[in-house]
Amino acid sequence: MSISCMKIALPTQYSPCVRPANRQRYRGVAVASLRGDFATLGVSVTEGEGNLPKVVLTSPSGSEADVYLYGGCITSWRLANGKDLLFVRPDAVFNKKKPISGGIPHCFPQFGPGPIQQHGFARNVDWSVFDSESVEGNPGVTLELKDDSYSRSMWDFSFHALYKIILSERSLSTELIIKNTDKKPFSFTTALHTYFHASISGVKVRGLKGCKTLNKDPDPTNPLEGVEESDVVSFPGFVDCVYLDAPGELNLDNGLGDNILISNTNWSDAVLWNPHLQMEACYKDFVCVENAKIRKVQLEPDQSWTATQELRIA
Ligand SMILES: O=P(O)(O)OC[C@H]1O[C@H](O)[C@H](O)[C@@H](O)[C@@H]1O
Repeated sequence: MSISCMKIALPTQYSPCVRPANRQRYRGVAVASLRGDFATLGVSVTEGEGNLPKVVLTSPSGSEADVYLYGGCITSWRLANGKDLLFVRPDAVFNKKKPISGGIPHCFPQFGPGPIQQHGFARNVDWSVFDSESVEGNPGVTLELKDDSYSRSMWDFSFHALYKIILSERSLSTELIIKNTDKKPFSFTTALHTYFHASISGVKVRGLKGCKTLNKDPDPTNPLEGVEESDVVSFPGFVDCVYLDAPGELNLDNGLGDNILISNTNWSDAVLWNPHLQMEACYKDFVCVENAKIRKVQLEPDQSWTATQELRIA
């Protein structure tokens, strides 16, 4: 994925666009104060569910994406025909009492289980709008997350995360940069825990044959090692499996007539998850195909790690 940038400033309502010289932090603030002086075409901020601030990206073709500052979570990726390729679970809440259950939550600085809370804190804190831009005519927004007393209470490091999201007619691209702003090294694991809308009996994931697997079923804390032998992974029952050194491109047939190419750089691993009868009310309607970094990323002071993901409808 190549991301080249051209900034334009056109006035639209609710713009969150912030010029570097005038950068402000929009974190846990009322939507009214998000109606800034600057604008990027196709980027707006509105009130989402539970009155939480939500960035809406609208591409010239009419595709749309919703991004909650809470958790830096993309909850919706709608094609121009209105079809939403992401899924939010019916038990999701938008009250900051727990992470948003659906869309693309972050797992950082831990893909659980592990010593801190399952999947880390990045999915249950407010990110800020750092910047907005037009990228080859398509809308983009960058969110920011830094350590604070809450994060330090469980992970005592100074870090800076930037998460750029760009929407085009047929793709949704992200770039995550984690920088060590501490004086000491740290390590982390991470994932983009993407929930795709699906019809689970028809779901097929291609591209994983030959990968080393860590099967978290039955015991997530003690996964079983194996090798994926199938060209096509399907979901006849409960699935919770890590694939190490996964290829840079996977193909998801969501069982609803869509083929989605999931390509990445630097997300070396993948995770497939469907809870089957553990979530009887909704398991048939989604599948999680997650780009992940399961083995620790080690960063020295001032070093950073960058990974990109592109979801593209074939
Ligand atoms: O319920 P959550 O904390 O969101 O986690 C949901 C799931 O995330 C990943 O896919 C893990 O591999 C699973 O073990 C976990 O159950």
